[in-house]
Amino acid sequence: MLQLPDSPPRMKTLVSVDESYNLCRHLIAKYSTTFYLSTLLLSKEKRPAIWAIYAWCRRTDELVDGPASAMTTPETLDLWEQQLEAIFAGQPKDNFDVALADTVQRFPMDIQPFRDMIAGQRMDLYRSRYETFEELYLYCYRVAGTVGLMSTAVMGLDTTRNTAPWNREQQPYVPIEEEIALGIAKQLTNILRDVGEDARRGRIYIPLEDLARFNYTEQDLFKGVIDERWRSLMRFQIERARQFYTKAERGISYLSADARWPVWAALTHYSGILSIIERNDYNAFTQRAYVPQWQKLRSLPLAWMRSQVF
Ligand SMILES: CC(C)=CCC/C(C)=C/CC/C(C)=C/CC/C(C)=C/[C@@H]1[C@@H](COP(=O)(O)OP(=O)(O)O)[C@]1(C)CC/C=C(\C)CC/C=C(\C)CCC=C(C)C
Ligand SMILES: [Mn+2]
Repeated sequence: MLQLPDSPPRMKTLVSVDESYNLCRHLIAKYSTTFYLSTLLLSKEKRPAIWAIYAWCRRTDELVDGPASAMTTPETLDLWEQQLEAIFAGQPKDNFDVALADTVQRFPMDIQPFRDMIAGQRMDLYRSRYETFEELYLYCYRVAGTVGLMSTAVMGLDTTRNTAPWNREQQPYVPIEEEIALGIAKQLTNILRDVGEDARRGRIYIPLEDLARFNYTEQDLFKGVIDERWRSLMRFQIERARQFYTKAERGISYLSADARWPVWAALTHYSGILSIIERNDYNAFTQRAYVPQWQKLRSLPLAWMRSQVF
């Protein structure tokens, strides 16, 4: 369902815009309760647009990560990029793209973050190690930081919060770094949560320079060794991810008022995964850290309060 269309796209009759948004809603609800729950806190106008962006991002990731990913080549991604250009030109090629074509028309946005995400997925085709954090950062920006840029185009900024009444000449502050930071934080969290799963596929996202710093080897990681070296390494990684969450928090008050609660809710849920990893004594090899549904729901009032105060 998530692969490229296999029949010539122009021969197909596509679904209506409403039906397409509905497909995107089903997709997000099926793949991510956390994201879906957060979007339900958004206004009725913005919500479906985020579903459309989610669907495109998820399908892009599935090309290199999903069940049929063995068939994905650089040429597949070239075709996917052409299909993206068509969306922005108002000529969607499949039933999911119809909604995104409508979204980019209603909420004008830059195509570059979408292209960057495809570039990030390309990295997964040929890389399975990152020497330095700088290299990993580029990957995280592409596959996740870009989501912040795409989503904020829909969520909008609070222009009154942005300009002081005595200085209307001043350009409003655009929290680009903070938008990106939330994606980076979430991706770093994913990497720590999925360390065992990735190792089983021969992948290591934790920078090798960090493994070396804590005297922990690739072989240790593949064997799932949990000792003081591993715990110190994980404490270091968790602290780094938390710094990105803190940076993201500083940007939320610049978003339009109706977007702050969903973003606080999402941020609280993702960062909660780090605490679960700690509670699991850093065993990310055989225990998958997840925030239970009741805990996600319980954190909503606190997220709401934060959205009113900060
Ligand atoms: C100022 C400020 C703080 C603004 C907020 C901006 C904002 C809304 C940022 C959202 C950032 C965010 C949540 C990014 C998602 C990053 C992510 C999960 C990337 C995943 C990549 C690959 O990872 P991996 O393969 O390890 O993961 P899986 O095991 O396969 O899951 C992605 C899968 C890339 C594709 C991304 C998505 C499918 C998520 C897209 C999400 C949205 C469009 C919803 C964002 C909206 C809200 C309300 C948070
Ligand atoms: Mn994935």
